[in-house]
Amino acid sequence: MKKPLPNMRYKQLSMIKKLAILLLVVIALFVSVGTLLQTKLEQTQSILNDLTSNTLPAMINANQSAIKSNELLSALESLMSSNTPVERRIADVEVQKKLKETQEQANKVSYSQNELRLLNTIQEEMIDLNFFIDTKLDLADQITKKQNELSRLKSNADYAFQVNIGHTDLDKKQKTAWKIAYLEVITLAYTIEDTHRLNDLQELQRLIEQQLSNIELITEKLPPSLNKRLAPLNAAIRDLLSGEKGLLSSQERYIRISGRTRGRENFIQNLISDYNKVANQFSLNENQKLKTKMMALTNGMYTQETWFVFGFVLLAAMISLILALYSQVINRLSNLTKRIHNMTAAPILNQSSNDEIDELFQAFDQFSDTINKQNSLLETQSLTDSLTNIANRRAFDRRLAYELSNDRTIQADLSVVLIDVDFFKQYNDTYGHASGDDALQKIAMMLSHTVPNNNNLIARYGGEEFVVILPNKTMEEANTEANNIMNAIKLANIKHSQSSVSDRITISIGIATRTKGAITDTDTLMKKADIALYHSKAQGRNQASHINDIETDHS
Ligand SMILES: Nc1nc2c(ncn2[C@@H]2O[C@H](COP(=O)(O)OP(=O)(O)OP(=O)(O)O)[C@@H](O)[C@H]2O)c(=O)[nH]1
Repeated sequence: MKKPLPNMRYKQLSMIKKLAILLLVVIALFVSVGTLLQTKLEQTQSILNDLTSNTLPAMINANQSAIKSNELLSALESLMSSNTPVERRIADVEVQKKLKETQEQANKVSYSQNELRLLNTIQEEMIDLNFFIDTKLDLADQITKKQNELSRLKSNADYAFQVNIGHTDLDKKQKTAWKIAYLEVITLAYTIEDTHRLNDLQELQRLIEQQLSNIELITEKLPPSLNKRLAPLNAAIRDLLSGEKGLLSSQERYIRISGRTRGRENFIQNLISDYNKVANQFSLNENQKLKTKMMALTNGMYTQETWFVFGFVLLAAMISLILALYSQVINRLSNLTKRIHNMTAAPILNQSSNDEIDELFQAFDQFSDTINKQNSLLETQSLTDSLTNIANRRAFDRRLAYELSNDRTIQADLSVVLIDVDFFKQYNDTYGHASGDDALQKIAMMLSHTVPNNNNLIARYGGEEFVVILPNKTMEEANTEANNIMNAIKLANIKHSQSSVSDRITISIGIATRTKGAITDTDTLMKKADIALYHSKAQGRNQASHINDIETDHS
């Protein structure tokens, strides 16, 4: 059954829709993935820019700031441990230098005002600290000098003790007591320098005072000459030890200034430590920020990589899909092309997709069907005689050539029966050409009815001549068939008043047989049949002759 042609608009739309949807999906997916990748790249770029222009410099500056504050702390410790004014000055230059560097570095870091004020305070406090250290060193120098003075007084005392003044034992005893007391004072005085607590110093001062009074009491009891000699020594040691600018007073001031210096040092040290902590915290924060941004950057890179792989897989899938579609279209078109080339009516498996190609297939099927029918009709027409509607000369030639050349048919006898209407010219002349045609049609019909249909072929050989091919028929069988034909024409009883042999139409027949296994061609066989026919004519018409009989007679 003919398949109806599909609805054109619907089918075209289906194909266009398919392609359009595929194209739209491809474009949409690529735009999406592209935009996403672009966004991710921009984000990465932005993080990188931020890293290089902000985070990294901030982190470096914070680190540098922390380092500078550490250096400042070290320089302060050097200053604190300086023992001479020269050392103090050198250390101070270093502290000032580090302080300046720390301040410069601090300006590069986004510290709060507190931290900047902290540095200013340190600078101000440094002025006082330097003064305290200078004072302390100066006092230390004075104490050293007074210690030296003590040694000199001790020598003077030794010398005065040697002088031979005082003759009595009592005098000598008193003099010895004075020396012992004097030496004890000096011994006590030597411990002043090592006394660093005010309480201890006050205790020491009390002892020294006590001892000084004791010396003075001893001295008063000495003879005037001796008293006169030793009294200046007593005054000198009192002055050196407990005078307004004496050793005890210097040591006391030294202890006090040392305490203040230490306090100021600690204060400054704490300020710098505070600043140092802030700087270190800033540095840590900046490091943390860097770490976080690096993590974001790495994650961004991973995401980009994932999207890139996804995009690539998508691209491959899309290309595969397009290729599959393309190959399907090409295959189907290729099938159609083969079919057109072969012009075969055999159906080719068509994967129905209800699209334009399917439509093309169906159109081609109809076209092919029509062409095949027309060809079949033309073929039939080209092999049929239009007047008698039996096989024509062409069909006869083709069939006989086939029968004579076929390996199978060659294994049996084959006979041809050539038939010619007697005095047909006269028939035409008598009854008219149309009647002649009618007669020919009647003769053809009689032949068809007489000769069995199986394998035999009845054809119009030309004009008023007919021919019958009798495959598998021996000479005798052919002769029998010829007689049957003659009887049939006789029975047809077609009136022919001008025939010399009968008042009815008669026929003459020539028969030829190709015996089994013999090789012959159509011309040779038909020539023999023609000779036999001529023989029948010559012998008076209205008879059948077999070529073999004629040849036998002649021989
Ligand atoms: N009506 C008609 N006549 C035809 C047709 N074909 C051939 N003829 C006629 O057949 C006649 C054949 O005449 P001839 O060849 O002389 O043979 P004949 O008159 O039959 O005489 P013999 O064969 O000797 O008996 C011619 O007059 C042709 O015009 C046809 O298709 N229709």
